[in-house]
Amino acid sequence: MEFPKENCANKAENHEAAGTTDVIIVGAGVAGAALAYALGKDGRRVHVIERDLNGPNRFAGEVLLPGGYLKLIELGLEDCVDEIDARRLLGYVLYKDGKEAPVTFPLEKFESHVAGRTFHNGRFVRRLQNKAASLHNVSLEQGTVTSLLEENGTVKGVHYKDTSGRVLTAYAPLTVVCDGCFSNLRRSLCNPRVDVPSYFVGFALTNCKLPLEHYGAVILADPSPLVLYPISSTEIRCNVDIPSRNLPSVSNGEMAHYLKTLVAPKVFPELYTACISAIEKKDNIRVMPNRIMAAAPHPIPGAFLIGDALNMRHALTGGGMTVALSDVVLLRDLLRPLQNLSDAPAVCGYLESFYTLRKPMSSTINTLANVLQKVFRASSDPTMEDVQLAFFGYLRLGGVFSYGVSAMLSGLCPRPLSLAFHIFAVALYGVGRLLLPFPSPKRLWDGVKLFWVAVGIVLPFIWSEGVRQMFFPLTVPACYRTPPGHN
Ligand SMILES: Cc1cc2nc3c(=O)[nH]c(=O)nc-3n(C[C@H](O)[C@H](O)[C@H](O)COP(=O)(O)OP(=O)(O)OC[C@H]3O[C@@H](n4cnc5c(N)ncnc54)[C@H](O)[C@@H]3O)c2cc1C
Repeated sequence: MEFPKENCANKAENHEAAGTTDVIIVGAGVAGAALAYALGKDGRRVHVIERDLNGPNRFAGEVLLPGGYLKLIELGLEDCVDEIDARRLLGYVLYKDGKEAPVTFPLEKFESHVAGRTFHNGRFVRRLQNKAASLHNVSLEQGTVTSLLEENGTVKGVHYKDTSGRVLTAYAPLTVVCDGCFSNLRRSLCNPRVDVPSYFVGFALTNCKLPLEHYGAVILADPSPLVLYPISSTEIRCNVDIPSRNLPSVSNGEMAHYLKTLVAPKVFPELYTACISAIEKKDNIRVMPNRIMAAAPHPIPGAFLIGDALNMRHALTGGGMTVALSDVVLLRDLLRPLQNLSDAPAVCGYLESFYTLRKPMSSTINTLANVLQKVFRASSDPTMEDVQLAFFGYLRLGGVFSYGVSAMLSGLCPRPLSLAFHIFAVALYGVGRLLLPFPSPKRLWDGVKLFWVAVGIVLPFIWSEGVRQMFFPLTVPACYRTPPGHN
């Protein structure tokens, strides 16, 4: 895929002078490329600086939830999932000890093309970048941003190195940093408290099929839960979630041994051979940390942070791109009434509402992902096993129970109150399950322990999201800020 030439590096020279760019975007991944297109469409002059325009070759960001697809539609980017051999995703089936719990995305109310999508991340990102670069007022340049240019407490632009190693400076009244999970620039714009509870170990299986077409599979296996989904018409991704402290080494072969002996036997029997071949294939095993970082911004006039640079959640539920695209829609909408971005302190104050307005989507997806990674992890603690069984049994009840969970999981119901309700209901269901058919003092005690453990899992994540912003956003004064110049 080629970018239109006039929109690439050769246009960069023009942007080195102040006053020719409205917005600099650092990073053209999912958030950066989508934002460039959205702002370009609104008539802004956008300069995107991306470290590597060859397209990412990684296994992160292969599942786009239906809620994320709806955001693509809002941005006019839905065709970016076309022509990349993407697969439709209608839900997941959870498997545990030979039993199944289907989780179907609630898509009845939508047109037939609305569904989740699975694909190669690199192909999707290239499509997004291509769309952005097709706009005459968006220039996409390959370069590495080394620092923000700050003068008197206001960010005026960035310093970056182009492909020939020249150090350049670009100026704009607003710089949006979207440099992803390994962000170097976030330090001055937020309080990055990163936790790495586990790693995803991924490999691609070929020439095989999952039991149910259009459904991913989550196998609650011991020692590691597995997530499988198609990434093209011929490949299935298998991701294994391994706690950080137990991560075997890839280089000395320990990982391949771990996968062959402990993981492959837990995959469906019909996929076993494909799984072993995939593990043995050279360079097919990839490892990435699952990072959790709550959004804790400290805004500086002239700069803004979105995407993984601002906020990360466990990858188990595949919600990162949905949150990023939702943030892009929100930021575009907030910026729309502003003709001029030059009053950086006023714009910065106004944009503070972003951090609360994003909470319905971000906190629902984040909390669910972070809680589920704990619940799905195999444990020798019987209470944790009871929590897992409670969640699995709750989904198997079907009806409003699994519907509610899948609505949140899919990004179609961004409601923290609904999340709190279902978490509470799972805990009650779990206690009820333990007490039946006849409560005994031991069963009662087990029920209390289950409730206590469930609360202990959930509360820290809700706390880190911010109780007030999550459940009482209307009490946050920043939500009522009007755009500068509008009374
Ligand atoms: C193992 C794993 C699996 C995941 N699976 C899923 C999934 O299935 N579904 C899902 O929705 N989410 C998933 N995620 C999360 C998802 O990948 C991210 O939420 C999403 O990519 C965030 O988009 P972003 O634009 O913020 O970052 P990225 O897409 O990572 O983009 C950042 C961009 O910035 C560029 N960049 C970095 N530094 C600089 C610099 N100094 N100068 C210029 N450019 C720079 C990079 O080259 C990159 O192109 C997963 C994450 C992990 C770790």
